[in-house]
Amino acid sequence: MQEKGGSTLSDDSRTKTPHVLTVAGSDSGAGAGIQADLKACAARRVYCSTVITALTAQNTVGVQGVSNVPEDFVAQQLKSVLSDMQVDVVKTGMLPSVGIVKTLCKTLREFPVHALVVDPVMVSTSGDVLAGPSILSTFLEELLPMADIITPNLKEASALLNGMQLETVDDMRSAARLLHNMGPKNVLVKGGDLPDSSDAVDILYNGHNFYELRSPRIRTRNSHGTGCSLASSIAAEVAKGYPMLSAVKVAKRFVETALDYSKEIDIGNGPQGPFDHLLRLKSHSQACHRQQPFDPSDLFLYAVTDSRMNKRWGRSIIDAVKAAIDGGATIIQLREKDAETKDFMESAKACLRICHLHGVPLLINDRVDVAIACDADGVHVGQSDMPARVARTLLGPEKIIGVSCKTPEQAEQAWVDGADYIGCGGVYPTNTKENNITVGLNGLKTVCMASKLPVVAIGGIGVSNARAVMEICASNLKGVAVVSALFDRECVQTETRKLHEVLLGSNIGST
Ligand SMILES: Nc1ncnc2c1ncn2[C@@H]1O[C@H](COP(=O)(O)OP(=O)(O)O)[C@@H](O)[C@H]1O
Ligand SMILES: Cc1ncc(COP(=O)(O)O)c(N)n1
Ligand SMILES: [Mg+2]
Repeated sequence: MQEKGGSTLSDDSRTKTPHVLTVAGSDSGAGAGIQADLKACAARRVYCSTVITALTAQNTVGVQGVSNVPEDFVAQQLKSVLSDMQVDVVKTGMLPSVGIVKTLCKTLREFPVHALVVDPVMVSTSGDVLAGPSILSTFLEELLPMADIITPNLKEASALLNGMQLETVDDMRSAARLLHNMGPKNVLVKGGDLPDSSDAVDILYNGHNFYELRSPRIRTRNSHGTGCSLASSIAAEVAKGYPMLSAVKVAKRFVETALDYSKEIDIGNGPQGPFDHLLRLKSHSQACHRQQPFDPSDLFLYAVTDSRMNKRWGRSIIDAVKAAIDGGATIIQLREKDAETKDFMESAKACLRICHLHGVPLLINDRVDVAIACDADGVHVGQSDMPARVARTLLGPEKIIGVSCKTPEQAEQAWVDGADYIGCGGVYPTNTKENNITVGLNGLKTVCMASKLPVVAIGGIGVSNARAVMEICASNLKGVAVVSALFDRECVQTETRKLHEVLLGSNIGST
C-alpha cells in the first residue's frame, strides 16, 4: 500500500459512494429545487453535490422572485464538481436561460457521466414561469438527445410538444412516444396533475415498451416538490446501479410513501406545502412527548416486566407497568420474550402513554424494531442481541441504549459502541435466567470501577439485599433493576414502594 496525501488507502481499496450532481434552482421555501434534491438523495442514501442555476424567492404561496446565476459562474461550479468528484449521474431541474442550457451541454461533453436525468422544469405548480419558452429549442436540440430519461409533467410534456392537449392516460402514452422520437432513451410522463384520477399514474416509455405505473393518490396539500424529488430519486437509484425501470418504480414508491407520511405536516399558509423526505418530522404534540436527554438517576429503581410472571398472576402488562410506576419505579423495561409482535406493539404503545404521563422513560428489551415502531425511549440489549453500535445507527442519537455486561471488557465495548448505561449482573442467582453466571458483589464492583458509563445492578435483587448492593460504594452505580421482586408478587405497587424506601435509605440516592 502506498502513502497518499497522509492516507494509507490505495486507490483500489477506496469504496465508491454513489454520487448524484443536481443542476437546479434554489427554492427558499425548501420544498422543491436544490433543497428537495438534497433531501431526496439523503433519504435514498446517495451523496448529492449541487450546482445552482438560479435563486428563487419562493414559499407555499408561489414564486415571488427569480435571480439567475451568471452563466460563467454556472460553468465554474460545474467544472469544480465534475473535475474533482466522481459523479455518477447528473440530474437537471430549473435551467432558466439558453446560455445555461448550452453551458451545461458543453460541460457534459467535456466531463461525461454515467447517466443524465432531465426534469424539464418550466412552470411551477403555482403557475409561475421558471424557464420561458425561449429555451424550448435548445432543450429539444441539445439537451434531450443527451438524456437517459426525461420526466415532464403534463404541462411540460404539452409545452415540449407544441401545446398538444393531454387529458387522459392514452394522451400521456402518445406524448411519451412523440417525446421519445426527440432523442432521450426513456420518457416518463408524470400524471400527478391528471384530472379526476383516483390513482397517481405515470407512463414510462423506453422505445420498445410502455409501462403504466400506478400508485394510490394521496389526499394531501403537501405535494410541492414531488417532481424534483422523483427525478432526484430516479438519479439516486441509477447511481446505485439499478436499471431504469427499477429506478423509476423505487423512486415513485418513495414519493408515495413520503407524501403519505407527510399528510398532517402544517408548514406555510399557501395552497401547496412541502413534504418530509426523511419521514422524520413530527407534529408539535408528538415532539413534546418526553425526549429529555438521558438522566442516569432514572436508573434508581428500574422495573423489568416479565410476561410469564404477569400470566401467573393474571395481570396485563399495562396493569403491571401502572402498579410499578405508582410504587415509585423510575424507569421501565418491557421484556416480553413470548409475546406476538403485533400484541407486543399494542401493549408497548399503551405503556408508553402511561410512562410519559408520569415522566418515566420506557425501554424495550432486545426488539429494536418494536422500539422504533412505537417510538419508545430506547432499548436494552444483551451480549447476544443486536450490537449497541448497530442499534445506535438505527435509533439515532437521542434514544437511550443500555447493554448487559459482566466484564470490564464488555463495559468498555458498550462505551465505544455509544451506549448510555450498562446493566451489570446477575449479582445474585435468579430464576428469570437459567444458567446465568453470577458475578457477585465483587464482580459488580470490578465492572463499576472499569465502566465509563453509569451502571444499574441486576439479578436476584430485592428488598432484603438491595442495601448490600448499594453499599459497594461505586459512584457510577445508580440503581438496581428488578424483575421477580416486583412482578412475581401479589401486589406490585406495595413491593415497589418497599424497595423504593430501602433505596432511599441507601447511599445511592445521595451520589
Ligand atoms: N397526490 C399524489 N399522491 C401520490 N403520488 C403523487 C401525487 N401527486 C403527484 N404524485 C406523483 O409524484 C410524482 C411527481 O408528479 P407530478 O406532481 O405530476 O410532477 P411535478 O411536481 O413535476 O408537477 C409522480 O410520480 C406522480 O405520480
Ligand atoms: C427552484 C425550483 N425548481 C423546481 C420547481 C418545480 O417544483 P414544483 O413543480 O413542485 O412546483 C420549483 N417550484 N422551484
Ligand atoms: Mg407536482
